Amino acid sequence: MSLTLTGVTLTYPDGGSRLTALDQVTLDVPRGSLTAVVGPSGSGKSSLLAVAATLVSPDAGTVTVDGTTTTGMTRGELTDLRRRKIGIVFQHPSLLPALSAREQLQVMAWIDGRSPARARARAMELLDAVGLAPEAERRPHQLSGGQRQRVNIARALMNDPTVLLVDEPTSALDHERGAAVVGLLTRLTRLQGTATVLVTHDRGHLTGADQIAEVHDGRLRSGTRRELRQACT
Ligand SMILES: Nc1ncnc2c1ncn2[C@@H]1O[C@H](COP(=O)(O)OP(=O)(O)OP(=O)(O)O)[C@@H](O)[C@H]1O
Repeated sequence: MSLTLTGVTLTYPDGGSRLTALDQVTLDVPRGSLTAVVGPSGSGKSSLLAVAATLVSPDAGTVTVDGTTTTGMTRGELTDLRRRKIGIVFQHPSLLPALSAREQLQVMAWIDGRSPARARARAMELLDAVGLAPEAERRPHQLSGGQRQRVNIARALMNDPTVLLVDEPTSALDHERGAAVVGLLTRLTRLQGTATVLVTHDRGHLTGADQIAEVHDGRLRSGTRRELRQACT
């Protein structure tokens, strides 16, 4: 297993009491597989992603990333773990306007202290993997919304993460472009061997998922598509 949440409970302050956003959530995401997280607005999907990303510490339960349990780690250790092991794709691509697609990726390696030549080669390899090699020298305003999201995904893979966390990558795209981005994520998951978690509102995007996790009021029900269909009938 590459990403494991065990009995994770997360609460937020809510007036004088606490609101339970995640309630005893247990989830295993093996490498090379994609888990889609679905559920109504406010059910806890973003909270689940934030805990998996080690950006928020749970009140109870454990998060294990590539064999390392994060409980008790200092902020510095968590930052280091995130840099080495976790790729995060946010809903809206936050690309730097002045940089080309290639440079957006290389910045990640520069932060990590990698050699410029290796970083450039890896950036081109990933842009090729997301079908954007011909657009490598274009800046964000010269790319379509779907292309920008693909740069965003390629950038998250620059540090060869074992865990890839993706939050609603298709919300700004029409169904067809959204489906293309999800198809790409599925392929990259297999190719790069990442343990991928994809939060999505669009149930039409679930076809490539190995596992579907349904969140309702902070509780999780997970299974394969067939298991969930049977449980719902
Ligand atoms: N920082 C916070 N402080 C207090 N309550 C919060 C905070 N973040 C989220 N919540 C609450 O926790 C619950 C789960 O929120 P979360 O954002 O995880 O849901 P979601 O499924 O991602 O929703 P959406 O699909 O609308 O993005 C909601 O009731 C929300 O109001």
